[in-house]
Amino acid sequence: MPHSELSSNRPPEATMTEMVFPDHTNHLGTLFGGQALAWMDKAAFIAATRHARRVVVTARSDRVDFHTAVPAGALVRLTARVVATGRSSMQVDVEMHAEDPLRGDCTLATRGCFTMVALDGDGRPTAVPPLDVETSQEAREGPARA
Ligand SMILES: CCCCCCCCCCCCCCCC(=O)SCCNC(=O)CCNC(=O)[C@H](O)C(C)(C)COP(=O)(O)OP(=O)(O)OC[C@H]1O[C@@H](n2cnc3c(N)ncnc32)[C@H](O)[C@@H]1OP(=O)(O)O
Repeated sequence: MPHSELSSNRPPEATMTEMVFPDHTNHLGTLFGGQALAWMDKAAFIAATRHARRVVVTARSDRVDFHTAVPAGALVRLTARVVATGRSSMQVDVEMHAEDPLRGDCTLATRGCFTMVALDGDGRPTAVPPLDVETSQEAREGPARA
């Protein structure tokens, strides 16, 4: 059987690492919030696409908390997980951790929830596979530790 995230029964997830360059920063020299949102949206898009295996769009971004400022030169690690599904919609939790590349310190910088909707070939919302309760619980609690 070919490998598939769906067949493994693990919460659909996406992880990405980015580096904060000066052109990603604001007037304070820290990561511009709009850039953080763009990376978070991209991570949510990948996780939702892996779950639905459909074209997906962002319908909503909810309660994005910016906990700590991220300086230029930091690495950011984004983790997105599908935590719930409706008929055509998926709730995706996204966390962005900032890492000091020299010291290795890692802190939660930003967290948010995105609603992604799967579309059919005509651009209309279409059903997505349900996320079972156990998988949903695991997704909300965090990634499975090997
Ligand atoms: C595979 C190809 C690879 C290509 C490789 C390219 C890579 C590229 C990189 C991409 C990087 C990142 C990409 C990010 C993704 C964008 O950037 S997408 C762009 C921004 N988003 C948009 O333009 C979406 C605009 N909105 C819409 O098209 C429509 O409002 C929607 C979202 C499709 C909903 O349509 P609708 O007719 O209102 O549908 P309706 O039947 O009422 O609702 C459908 C579902 O949506 C939910 N919903 C609708 N509106 C909302 C809302 N505001 N809030 C919450 N839920 C809502 C409903 O509750 C319902 O849920 P279910 O009960 O079915 O679970």
